[in-house]
Amino acid sequence: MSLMNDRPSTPLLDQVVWPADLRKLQPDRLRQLADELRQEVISAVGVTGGHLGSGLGVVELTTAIHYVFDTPNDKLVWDVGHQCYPHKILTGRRDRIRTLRQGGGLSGFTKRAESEYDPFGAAHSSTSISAALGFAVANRMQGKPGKGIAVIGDGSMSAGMAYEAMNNAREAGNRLIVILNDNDMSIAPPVGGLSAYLARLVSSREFLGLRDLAKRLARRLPRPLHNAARKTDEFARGMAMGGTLFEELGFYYVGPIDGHNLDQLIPVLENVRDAAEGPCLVHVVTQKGKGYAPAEAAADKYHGVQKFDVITGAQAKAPPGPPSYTGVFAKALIAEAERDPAICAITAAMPSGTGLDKFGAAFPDRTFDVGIAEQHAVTFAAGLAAQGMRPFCAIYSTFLQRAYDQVVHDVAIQNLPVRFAIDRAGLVGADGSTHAGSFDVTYLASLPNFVVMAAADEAELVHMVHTCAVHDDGPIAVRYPRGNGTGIALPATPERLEIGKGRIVREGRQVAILSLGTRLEEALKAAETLEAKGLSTTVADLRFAKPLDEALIRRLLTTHEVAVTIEEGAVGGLGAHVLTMASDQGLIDNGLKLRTMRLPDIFQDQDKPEKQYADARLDAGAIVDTVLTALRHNSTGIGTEARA
Ligand SMILES: Cc1ncc(C[n+]2csc(CCOP(=O)(O)OP(=O)(O)O)c2C)c(N)n1
Ligand SMILES: CC(=O)[C@@H](O)[C@H](O)COP(=O)(O)O
Ligand SMILES: [Mg+2]
Repeated sequence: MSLMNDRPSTPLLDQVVWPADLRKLQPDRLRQLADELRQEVISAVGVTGGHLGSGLGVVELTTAIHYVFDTPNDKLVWDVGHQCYPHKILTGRRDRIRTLRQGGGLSGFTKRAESEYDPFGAAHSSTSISAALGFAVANRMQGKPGKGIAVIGDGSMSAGMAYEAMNNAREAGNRLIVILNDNDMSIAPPVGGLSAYLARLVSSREFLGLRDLAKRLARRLPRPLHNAARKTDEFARGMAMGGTLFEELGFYYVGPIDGHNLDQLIPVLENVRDAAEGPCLVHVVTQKGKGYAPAEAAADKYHGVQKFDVITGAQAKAPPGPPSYTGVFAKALIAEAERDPAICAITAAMPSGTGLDKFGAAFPDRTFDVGIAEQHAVTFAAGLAAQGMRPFCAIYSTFLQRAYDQVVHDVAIQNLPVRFAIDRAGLVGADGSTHAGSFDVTYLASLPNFVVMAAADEAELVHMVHTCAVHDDGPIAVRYPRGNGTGIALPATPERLEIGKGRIVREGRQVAILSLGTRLEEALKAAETLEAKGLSTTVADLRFAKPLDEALIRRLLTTHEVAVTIEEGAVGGLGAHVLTMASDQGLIDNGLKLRTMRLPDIFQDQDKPEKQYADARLDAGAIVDTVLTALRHNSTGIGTEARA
């Protein structure tokens, strides 16, 4: 079978478009089908890049679920959804699987709009049990058959929302089935007490004989499950410990069982499906990256990969370029921590993504990976700050959304000096709308006491990390984008920026572009074009979305004919604050042409950043158009519009 990135030959998989086709197969054919499915996933992701390790780990589980349950009537909800590629191939989307994460192609996560087999969208973790519970209870209330099935990983079980849902699960009785996919991995190795508990469940003290096990089961599980017990050796292993935590929450705990062994998965899932009582939690043990040697051998199990050669596993390398913003942040924070023992750092299960893996290597005792628990991360940081530490909470813009009340209630109202390092701010490309960092300026700059900065380039980021480090007067945030910097030289010595002060990068007279963050590069390109059209253009890097540099903004708005704000953020950010200030101070009473440029009020699909920027109309061309349109705009006032 050729694997050179073309479609491998898959005689059985070719017969399966939908789960109904799968269910026509004899059980003893499922092994071959799973093997072919795994090869198809490897082949497809070799072409598209994306999330590989987690999908490889659930090939058998996906096959078994669609074989046993009546999907789409039984609602299957994948947690995070990054492991959904095998699921998409088995649910009518194999023909498009090589369009994954590309504009107009398949989403890299589950998506309601894409298929009835995706009853619930995902991408942010730990939502699946709540959603599956919703489906289950709705079916019960409507007298309909149909289960809610949540497949949630061990990493995703570290978020509080999973326990909120399990606490409520009795509502659904036997209509709710939770499948815990335990591969002993998050993106990094999992952390915390839960991970230790699951490890104990899996590596039980002694291997009970099935006979003893069967007796134990008789006391614990609904009748139909007894048969499964006799069929699966792995039951014995788990029952030695019992899933006490889950049982105390009202679940029938079943497992742990081998999540790659279809001969065990099928009977257990059939019995759980037919159990008279519930809810049930089935604990399956899998291997992230299973069945692909380069993934199995990798420390991250090929969690997220670029396109790769499926024969060697070698990933496509981006051409060498400037350092990433993440790397510059980590290096700058290490320098701050060398100067100040109060500096510490917190990540919510994203050490490599935030660069805190590097910080942790330098300062292991001052680095905290709290698991997928952003709400806890923020309030933990607030506690650290209240007791005199200088915590940096490094959380992607999109994931910080999950901790908004903690930001308001525990940090802003108490005016605690938590530093927020907001990575992936702005558009992120292929992860699409669920991961775009569109809203952090909108949701932070509206909070009293907050200082909100945006780095225009990596040199500015170094200054802003230092400014955060030494700022003890309350909460402060610096946002910066995914990807590489501009290549500008990094400062040998970081400067402490004056809070609320922007800077003029280019002096002109007629047009003023007020830029926030990395759109500065496009603003300067636009200024060149405008200058060539005879329009003298000023470019300011405001640096702060809060507090605004009111003196600078007032000077620009009262001395230029057209002013344009630009930011890589949603409505309600910098532009809104400048408009509010201008309105409050009567700066728009005298015919000033003031326009704001921001992300469009839509959720953008997966795509490449450059296309997303063009679609968002946030590039130099769009700035020029906005200025010229404003200048052409008839300034005779409302009466004209009325007569037009
Ligand atoms: C709220 C939230 N925080 C962080 C992430 C980033 N993230 C994506 S997958 C993942 C690890 C998930 O681990 P697990 O649930 O065990 O799934 P596995 O990858 O092991 O299959 C993380 C931290 C996320 N998707 N959502
Ligand atoms: C599935 C998930 O949420 C993460 O894997 C995310 O895709 C990482 O994003 P970056 O690739 O920007 O680190
Ligand atoms: Mg896991």
